[in-house]
Amino acid sequence: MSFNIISVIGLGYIGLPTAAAFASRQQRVVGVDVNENAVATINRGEIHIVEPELDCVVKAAVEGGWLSARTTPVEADAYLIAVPTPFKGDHEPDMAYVKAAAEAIAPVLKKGALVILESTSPVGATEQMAGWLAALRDDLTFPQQAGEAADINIAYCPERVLPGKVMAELIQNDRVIGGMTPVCSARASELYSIFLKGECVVTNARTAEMCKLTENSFRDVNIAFANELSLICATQGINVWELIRLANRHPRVNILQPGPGVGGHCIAVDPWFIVAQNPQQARLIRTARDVNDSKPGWVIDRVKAAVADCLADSGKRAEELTLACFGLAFKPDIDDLRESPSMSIVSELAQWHRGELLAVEPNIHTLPQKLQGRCTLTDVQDALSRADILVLLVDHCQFKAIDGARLVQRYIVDTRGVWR
Ligand SMILES: NC(=O)c1ccc[n+]([C@@H]2O[C@H](COP(=O)([O-])OP(=O)(O)OC[C@H]3O[C@@H](n4cnc5c(N)ncnc54)[C@H](O)[C@@H]3O)[C@@H](O)[C@H]2O)c1
Ligand SMILES: CC(=O)N[C@@H]1[C@@H](OP(=O)(O)OP(=O)(O)OC[C@H]2O[C@@H](n3ccc(=O)[nH]c3=O)[C@H](O)[C@@H]2O)O[C@H](CO)[C@@H](O)[C@@H]1O
Repeated sequence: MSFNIISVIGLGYIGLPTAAAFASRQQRVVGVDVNENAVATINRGEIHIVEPELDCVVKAAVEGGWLSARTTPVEADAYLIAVPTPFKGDHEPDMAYVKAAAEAIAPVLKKGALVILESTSPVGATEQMAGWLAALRDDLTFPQQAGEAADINIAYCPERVLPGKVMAELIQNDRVIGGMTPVCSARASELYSIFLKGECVVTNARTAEMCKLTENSFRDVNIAFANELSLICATQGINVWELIRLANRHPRVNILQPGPGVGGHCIAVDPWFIVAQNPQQARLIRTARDVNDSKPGWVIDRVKAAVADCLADSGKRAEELTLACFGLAFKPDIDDLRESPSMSIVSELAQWHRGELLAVEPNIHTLPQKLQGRCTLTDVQDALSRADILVLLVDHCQFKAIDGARLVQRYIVDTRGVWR
């Protein structure tokens, strides 16, 4: 049975590329988002986020009549929910957006529909979502009670695309399919095979939920190892990037890179979902979070030390020193500032520094509100010519391309090891 209408709920960094991928295969896609501005932008064939190649695919999909956006759900054959799942309070998963999305689609659910949760979620979330839907539609049967014969099929299918490479990875990555029943998995696999070149790997919903959290926790733990090495190396007077390069010559060693901390919507968040559900067992995962979360504070201390050195050498007053921070995004060559360690470092420096503070971020046009009036957004050349101290926070291509001659005899704090 084919899918006449596919509806994607939540048109952000995950939902919009997914909606566009289906639409590019001549599937009728109705995207739903509570953000009216996002809906209007998409309906003009434009995009409200930065992701390479997404703009052309969305433009073609909208102009071809395959993709449209709206603020309220419609009757569809398949729903994919890709709304935020942040944490709240003491790092507890916040499922309020998923609940709101489920409540929004419940009235328009029809017999035979497939509901897929794509949002990164704690173990048990899919069963919980099925419960929310069932509570609102007692005229339909759901997999929890009716098993294979349910009116509605439900699956958890996590997304694992890398921001910056979403359009390629969306198609090529293998996809974990966690149906609440084998029929649910088969139906979800059928849906993704519309655009997927990778394999659909079938499991149950709870394993699929844990699989997503495991992938990001694995990366977080490995980055924490690199970050811990950077602290040890600083104490021992060893260049950590050279050390890692050498150690990685071992055939079974592959250490990741230290940085100013771990940011983004995922790796700094998802491991907490495991910790919240398993506080006794998840000791290493929790420690990795603590190591990575403490790295911005360590970077700030390095900047303060560089300022002290510069003051002592130059004889200038603190008010006369200009500090330039290169990069606000959470990783290279994207515009996403969410959970960015660079943002928290620059915010704190803005409070502490008495002289001028410059921020260079080639991927944005205006400073986020939090920094407005507290620092000046400028370009690479201006920052290089005016700043006394250079702080490299993100390895954007523009920063890697800076002529080494312009960095000689400067006060530099390089958190990414690209100006060595
Ligand atoms: N961004 C990534 O790299 C990535 C990768 C894998 C998984 N994920 C997961 O995917 C999910 C979505 O992440 P994202 O980065 O796309 O978030 P996002 O914030 O970019 O997009 C979410 C969208 O959902 C909309 N929304 C919120 N509540 C809604 C509702 N009730 N109905 C309709 N729309 C609603 C928001 O307005 C927003 O446009 C999260 O669970 C995230 O952890 C993200
Ligand atoms: C397992 C995995 O790969 N998951 C990916 C991840 O995507 P991401 O974009 O969030 O991931 P990263 O690129 O790792 O960046 C995170 C932060 O870690 C810093 N970092 C990175 C490498 C390093 O060696 N040293 C560092 O310091 C970097 O600067 C940044 O702040 O989560 C998505 C959502 O779930 C997944 O879909 C996607 O597959």
